[in-house]
Amino acid sequence: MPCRSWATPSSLPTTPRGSSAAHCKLSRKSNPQTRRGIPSHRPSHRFGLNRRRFGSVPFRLSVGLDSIFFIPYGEPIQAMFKNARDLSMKPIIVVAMRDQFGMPPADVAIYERDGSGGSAKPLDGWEHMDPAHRIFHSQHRDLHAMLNGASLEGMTARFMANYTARLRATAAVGDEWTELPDLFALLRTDMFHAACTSMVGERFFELNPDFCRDFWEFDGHVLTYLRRPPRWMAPRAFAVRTRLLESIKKWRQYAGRQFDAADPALAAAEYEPVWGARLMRVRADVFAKAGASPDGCASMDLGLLWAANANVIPATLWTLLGVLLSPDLAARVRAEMADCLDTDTDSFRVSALCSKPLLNGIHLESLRFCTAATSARNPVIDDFRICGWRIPRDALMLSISWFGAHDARFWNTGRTLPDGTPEHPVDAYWAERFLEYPDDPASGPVRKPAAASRRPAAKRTPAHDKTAKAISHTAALGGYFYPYGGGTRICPGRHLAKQEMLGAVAVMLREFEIELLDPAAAAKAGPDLSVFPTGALGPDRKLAVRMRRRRKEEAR
Ligand code: HEM
Repeated sequence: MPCRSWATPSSLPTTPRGSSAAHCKLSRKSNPQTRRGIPSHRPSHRFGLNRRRFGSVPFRLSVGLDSIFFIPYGEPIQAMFKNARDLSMKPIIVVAMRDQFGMPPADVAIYERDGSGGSAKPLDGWEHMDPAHRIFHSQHRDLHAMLNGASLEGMTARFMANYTARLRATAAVGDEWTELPDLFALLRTDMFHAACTSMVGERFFELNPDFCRDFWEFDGHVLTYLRRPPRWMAPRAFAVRTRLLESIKKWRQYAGRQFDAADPALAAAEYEPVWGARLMRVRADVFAKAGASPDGCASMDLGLLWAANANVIPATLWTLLGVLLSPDLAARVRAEMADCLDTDTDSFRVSALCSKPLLNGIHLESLRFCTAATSARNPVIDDFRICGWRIPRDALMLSISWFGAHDARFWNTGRTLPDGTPEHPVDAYWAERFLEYPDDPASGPVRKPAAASRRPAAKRTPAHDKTAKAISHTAALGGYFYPYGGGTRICPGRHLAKQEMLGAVAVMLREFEIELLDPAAAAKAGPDLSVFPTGALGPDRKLAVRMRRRRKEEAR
């Protein structure tokens, strides 16, 4: 893929497709009260993004009357993630709930009144808060518990079964080649239905058949909501959000009527078709005890459905595209997939897929390549310091994962070509970037000495891939790679995300033959920077394909 240069997003920051958000209108005004030794960069009306600006030193951005402290990658972001107890995500969650997910003021107040922190032990001075009102802690506890272990296994198994069933039933692709204008649209429909059904149950789409279409229209308006225009200036954006919230309310009312909470078998079930995953029932109970209204509960559920789908589906697109662009990679990926197929059940063992070196590597490279997620925190102590820099209490600290993930000084960029350019620049997708091969000292994600990059590239085979190791641990990449954020507030859905990404790619490649109609144009596709930095970014163009079903014997 060719080298891509920076676009210029019109404002910063926005929200990660997790929970955090910030409504910021960049302005030339600065607030002298917040000048405490942090260098200040005044943004111009459009925010020119380049690495020099996002160097290794924290700096302050003036945003209206407030300031944002930009925390760069490397040591500073690691320090931010380590100091969880002195930092809060409350202000940013309040903004996300209010501005993006349309939560009514009375429900936003439930978040605002909780200063007890996310940990089991309340922060000093908050020991006597009613546990039912500790909304941050309850959510954190339930998400981490129920997106792990047996609950996670169940969620992934349902996703795989739903996704496979949808692809097998789709009328869009038959036995003969069919041209489809947009591969991403296909993933956005089928993955979304499969993942949501596994989370909110089979009845959800029966009640709300247009939810998927509305969801992606809503996703396209995220930056609009965060700019907080009056409703009359963005009628379509607000109308679609209202439709989504009404759909969720309809489902919640239905589930409340249909579900027999007194039935012990149902209460213990990890999944049933009305509420879906137990996580949704547990959350409903927590919200009710905290005093949330039906409208407030709908906003919280919209937040979760958005976090659970808006990143993982674009990230999957890049994994699949990487495979489709390279016949050699496709053959090696299929070799790994073949090892993970359980012939008795005719389904993939997702845990096996997730432990294969090459599959692991392409999942990591997809996240590196496309993710511009923000991690935001506010100090809850007076004298918070990061690498010697002092950040005032309650000030917004913000970091964007893209910059470290695209620092050419850090990442391995492969061989140096005769014209002096790197073979695999950081703004191109390189399936092997994260892989360390024991017989190749030039391999591995981190930049190698110049001599190593002059060695000829080795031709990889499935046998080589078996010996490789995908490197993503903090000791190697710490501070340069944090698509899921970090510390105790790291994305609770990261395991599910990886399983869905690799599971979806495996099922797609098994069920269908897929060919890009214009591989040269597809190779030029890059992340859509017009929505920077809202998380994992989808492609900046449509990717037309032709597809047909694999014959049974080929699928194996
Ligand atoms: C490629 C996929 C994904 C990416 C890149 C991603 C990224 C993130 C990031 C950066 C954060 C903020 C972490 C921080 O501030 O340090 C976050 C939070 C969150 N993510 Fe994900 N995420 C992904 C998939 C998922 C999935 C599948 C779920 C499923 C439920 C999920 C649920 C959440 C939730 C609920 C939060 C908020 C947690 C809190 O408030 O503490 N995410 N995610």
